Amino acid sequence: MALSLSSPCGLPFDEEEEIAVFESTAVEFGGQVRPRLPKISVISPGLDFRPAKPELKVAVKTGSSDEGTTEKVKVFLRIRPLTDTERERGEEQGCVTVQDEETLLLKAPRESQNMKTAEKGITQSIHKFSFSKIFAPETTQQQFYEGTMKKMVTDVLKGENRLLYTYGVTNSGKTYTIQGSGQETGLLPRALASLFRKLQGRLYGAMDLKPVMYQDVKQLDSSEIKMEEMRRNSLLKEDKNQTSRRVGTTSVGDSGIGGLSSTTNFSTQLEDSDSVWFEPDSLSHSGGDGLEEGVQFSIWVSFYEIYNEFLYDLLDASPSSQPRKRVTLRLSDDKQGNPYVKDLTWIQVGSAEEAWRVVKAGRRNQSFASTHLNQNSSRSHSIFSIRVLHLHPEATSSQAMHISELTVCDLAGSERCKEQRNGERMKEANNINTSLLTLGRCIAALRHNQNSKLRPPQVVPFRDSKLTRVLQGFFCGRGTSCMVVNINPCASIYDETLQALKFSAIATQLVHGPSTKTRVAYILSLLREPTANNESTVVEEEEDESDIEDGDISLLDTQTLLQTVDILKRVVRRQQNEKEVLEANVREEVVSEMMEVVSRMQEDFNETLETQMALIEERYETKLTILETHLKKFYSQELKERDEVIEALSASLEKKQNKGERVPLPAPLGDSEGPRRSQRLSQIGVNRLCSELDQCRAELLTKTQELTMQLEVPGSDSLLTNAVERKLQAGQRNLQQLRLDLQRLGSDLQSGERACCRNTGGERLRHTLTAVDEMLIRQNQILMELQNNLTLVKAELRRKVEALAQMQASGCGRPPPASFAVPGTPGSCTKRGCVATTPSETENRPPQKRQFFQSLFPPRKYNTRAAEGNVTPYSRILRSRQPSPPPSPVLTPRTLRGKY
Ligand SMILES: Nc1ncnc2c1ncn2[C@@H]1O[C@H](COP(=O)(O)OP(=O)(O)OP(=O)(O)O)[C@@H](O)[C@H]1O
Repeated sequence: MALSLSSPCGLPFDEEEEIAVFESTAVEFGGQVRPRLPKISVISPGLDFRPAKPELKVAVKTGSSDEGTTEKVKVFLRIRPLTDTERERGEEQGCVTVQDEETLLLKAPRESQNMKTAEKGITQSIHKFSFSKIFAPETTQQQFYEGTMKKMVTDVLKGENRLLYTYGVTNSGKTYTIQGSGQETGLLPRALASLFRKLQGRLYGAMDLKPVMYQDVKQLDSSEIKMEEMRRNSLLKEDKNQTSRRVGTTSVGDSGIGGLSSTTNFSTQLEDSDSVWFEPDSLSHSGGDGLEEGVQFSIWVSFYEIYNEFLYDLLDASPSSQPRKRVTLRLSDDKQGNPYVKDLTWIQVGSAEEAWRVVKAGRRNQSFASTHLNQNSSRSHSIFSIRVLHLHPEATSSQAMHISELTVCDLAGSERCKEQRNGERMKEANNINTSLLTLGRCIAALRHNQNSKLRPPQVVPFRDSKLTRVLQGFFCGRGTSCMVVNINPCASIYDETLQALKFSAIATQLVHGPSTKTRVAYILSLLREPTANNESTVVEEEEDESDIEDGDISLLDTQTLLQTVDILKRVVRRQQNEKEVLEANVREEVVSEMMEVVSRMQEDFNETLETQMALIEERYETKLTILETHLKKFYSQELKERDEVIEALSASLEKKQNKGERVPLPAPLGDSEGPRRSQRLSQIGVNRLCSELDQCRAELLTKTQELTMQLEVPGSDSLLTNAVERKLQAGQRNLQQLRLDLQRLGSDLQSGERACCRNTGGERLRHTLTAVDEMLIRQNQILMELQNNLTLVKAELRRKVEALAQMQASGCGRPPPASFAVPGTPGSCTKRGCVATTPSETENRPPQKRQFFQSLFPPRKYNTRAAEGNVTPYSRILRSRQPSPPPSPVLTPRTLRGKY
């Protein structure tokens, strides 16, 4: 995985919040730049700095010179000179320019990524950075020491805690700056020399007081003292042996993790510095300056590294020469929550030389490797600490001591992971970059909290990496820190250098964190609160408030501290209660709002449902209306057709009555493509009905003729009557059959209609079919009427027979009246020798006789009173369509009966 140098804010540098103030443009390296983007970005410690509230910006008192001032974190820049090889390679492209002591100008070389993005108008190609002080390539080690660390040593001897750490791209000169090379001794040996020079004659010789944990002191017994002496001697002896065996040899030791090789090359260089670090010019300060009278000092040193997020003790001297797996150290917190490295080796040193030998012994255990940029690259963060025990002459116990600390941290160089060919180097680079990223995030969060008190403070992620955890105290008021940024002016690593400078730009805007003294002020403010009990005035009574506020927390007595603890507990409880109430209120509000939303949703849903239902109802109403209209149309058409059929039937019947011929029924009406099934069925039924009617009528006519003939033959009355009776019975049976057929026809029609309307119809269709069935039933009734008429005919015939019998009995031998001949069948009488009747004769006959036969098949039977009594839709339609009845009185069976 390729990791670029990380932004301290956790964002790519180009995307993070710009803290720079943009100035005028420069042309020569610009390329295509967006007009709204200036080409120079200026990053300065003071330009965008908004001071925090005065009461929170606690002055860090670092001796008399710092008293009462707010001190910014010092960030120094050191530019290393280019080597001859680098010059030959063309690395010198003038991309790093020192404008003045505090201002640096970076110009992107043509091949750099920055120039490419600048050409696209995304970033600037020229960047300006400001630092506390810039040290040019020609700066000597002595000048650099005096400009940076010299004062720190003095501060530490006065009881302050100080941290100096170097940051930069690999091969930028960090280790060179701290430890030096050859004759050029670095900051650390110079600081050690200076320290011991100052403490000449003030050193505490015994080894019975040892620093432990965060900043505690342990009183050692004699056995422990012996152990400590043995450990120190073995370490120094080992260093001596190594020194005698050295000169160019390379020893390989197991790092305990990846079999990382440790070289002694650098130690070899350090050996060379033994003779020079006591040079008179490097010891410009005489001992004893500003030190408290009578105080003795005990100096202890520790050396450990953070490699791949594991802590290793570099002073854990192995008794055997065999490579062995290194033991990792654990980080712990003391009772106050201050982090410290558990079981770390602390060695008491009595001189600068001893201390230096300890450094060299530790260096032999450190993780180095050859990378493509640096043949002897530090692959870990190394932390060298000097603890100074200030022993007051009157002190009888360790409680009365004071401890100060000087820590020098040589951070591993940041670099692009993708450059690493080796998997182990890649892993190292990842871890290095991750811890540096965390350091950057911590610095950014500290800056945020210092600069913007109105915004909610951010949590400083000290616990996210081992490096930030061990350095946490220096950022939180237990001391002050100082950053040295090393850069390499080579054009090929311009992009990495730019990122490192942006990283440091954040640090330049930091002020030192509030010291522990503000805690005292806070505690006193708590005790002054009205909620505190009456004992809160104790502190004010006992001591002057301002004196205590400026003092250390240890100045407060146990009673006061316990009281403070009680107050703080109450505060915590109160805040918890407030939070719970707040949470309950929030929950209630959320629930009520949710309920409102739910009820509103329900209402909306109901409304939508009703609208939908109304719409659906309306749609179906419309459909039903359309269907009804269609059905009405359809059935009115159907009725019309039937009416026409019935009319045709009636006409044919009338014709038949008039002529005695069978007239073919009119063709069924329908569309050209053929009638529907229901139409066909009804048509067939009607045809059958008509044919049966015709048949019936024909039979009636035949029987009438026979009857007439029999009437003409005397003595055949009973025979005639019987024959008529039989024929009438046969006609009755036929009618019965006809009725059954009609019923069958009705059921056929019903089933046919159902089949037709299953998919299209509804209840209305069925109703309509029922209506049609009713109509058929009515037709059936009409047929029943016909049957009744036949019954009447039978009765009339009986009477007629009786009348004939009476006539015969009375001796009247007249031929039977012509009115007995069926109209339209003249041939029948001729055949039997009857006198042929002519139309004129027929007309001359009494109208009564002629009307009797007409009453059998009345051409306008619906005009009869009987028909009026049983009014059907058909009869009404027929009546309305037929011409007005003649004015002559309508004959009914009753009238007939009356007549005859
Ligand atoms: N100011 C300087 N003057 C002369 N030479 C220097 C200077 N700074 C660095 N060098 C040389 O540059 C090389 C790399 O330096 P150094 O090993 O200190 O880099 P580094 O930043 O510690 O690298 P890494 O992070 O990989 O450990 C060394 O050979 C060193 O001697």
